Amino acid sequence: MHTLEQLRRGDYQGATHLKLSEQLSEFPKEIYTLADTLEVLDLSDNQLTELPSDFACLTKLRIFFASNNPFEQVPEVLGQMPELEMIGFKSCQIKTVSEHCLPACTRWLILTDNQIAALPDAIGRLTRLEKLMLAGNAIRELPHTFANLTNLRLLRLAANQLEAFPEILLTLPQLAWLAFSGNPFCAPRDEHSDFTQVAAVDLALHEVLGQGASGLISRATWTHNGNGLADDVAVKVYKGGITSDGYPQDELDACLTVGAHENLVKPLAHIHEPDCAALLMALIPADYHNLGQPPSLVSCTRDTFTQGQSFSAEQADFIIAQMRAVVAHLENKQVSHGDLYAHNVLINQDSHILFGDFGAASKYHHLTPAQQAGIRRMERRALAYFEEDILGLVTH
Ligand SMILES: Nc1ncnc2c1ncn2[C@@H]1O[C@H](COP(=O)(O)OP(=O)(O)OP(=O)(O)O)[C@@H](O)[C@H]1O
Repeated sequence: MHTLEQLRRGDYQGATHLKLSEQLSEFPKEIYTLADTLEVLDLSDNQLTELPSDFACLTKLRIFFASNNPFEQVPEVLGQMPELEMIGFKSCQIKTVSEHCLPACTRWLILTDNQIAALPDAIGRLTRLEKLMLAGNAIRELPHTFANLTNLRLLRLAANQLEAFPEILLTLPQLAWLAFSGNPFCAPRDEHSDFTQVAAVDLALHEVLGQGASGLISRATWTHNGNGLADDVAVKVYKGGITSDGYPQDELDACLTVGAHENLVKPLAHIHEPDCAALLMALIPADYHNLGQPPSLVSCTRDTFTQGQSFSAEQADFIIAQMRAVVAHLENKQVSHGDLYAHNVLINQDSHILFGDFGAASKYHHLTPAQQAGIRRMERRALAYFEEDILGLVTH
């Protein structure tokens, strides 16, 4: 983290990255002293509502983050930025995205958790757009120009106000990761009353095992084990609110709809109480580790892998066969995962995999056969990317 005081003193001359968070309510023009070099500017967690009209003098800027600021519109001046390809306005108060505020080279756009009801037709000009994060808005329909987004690969539309499944998405040739739960056109959440339910008071929570965007996972034992479940279990207690993939309750619904499979963490029971929604799972043994790493700012929608990571051809085939089996299981349950990536896969010494993170999952049993087929095609594209990644790690 940098400070405005040091910026004023000239300490950052020649810097390519700058991150300031000091409750700023006005854009500090001292940033322009870095105009010759600045490529990444992070002004998240301030009190900004606008950018100055000469902001475009930051001609080298590639990445701009402004999350958690009370902006009510995406600043118009961004549309004039020649190099800007990644823009983030998560959890602001944006209502308006104007026709001219998005620069032509935008590749990655984050507008999660705002109040946007409509997107501009001009979004269709963004032919480089690859990743579009729109969960947690009030979007009622997509503009017809979406058909021009031929590079779009990852789209988050969960927790919006869409009245119908946007058929236009079925025409996008690259779209592989889609989340759309939590919209008016979606089927109501299932209560899963036939799946084992337990009471929160019957469990004692112990150490935290991990934290996902949607909830906290702890080890738990029983004060009263009425169902004869394992002594030690993992419990994911879901948060309220919204994640960049959608509502945590939709994740729980999807997990229980999908049920058990040998390449998924085994769901054991759920807690369904007014002030507690939680999933009880089998504990993941300690010898499992992540198969992939999330995309980088450069790779955008493709996973990254640790240096030196490799597999034999047999191991790769086994990994791929397991993932194909899980995808078939998901298709059978009419749930799309929406985030089929190696970074959501755990693997052990025997190359056994566990596929996780249902945050972007969407149920589609209520959609038309053509829509269902289109959604399956998308997930199969993600599977093809996954296979390409794994085969790329094979050493001969
Ligand atoms: N059943 C389990 N047994 C042991 N540890 C677990 C279990 N489930 C989750 N964890 C731990 O909690 C972490 C977070 O899990 P979770 O599935 O919520 O997050 P994620 O889906 O990986 O993250 P995000 O939703 O932010 O992408 C995991 O990386 C793992 O370390």
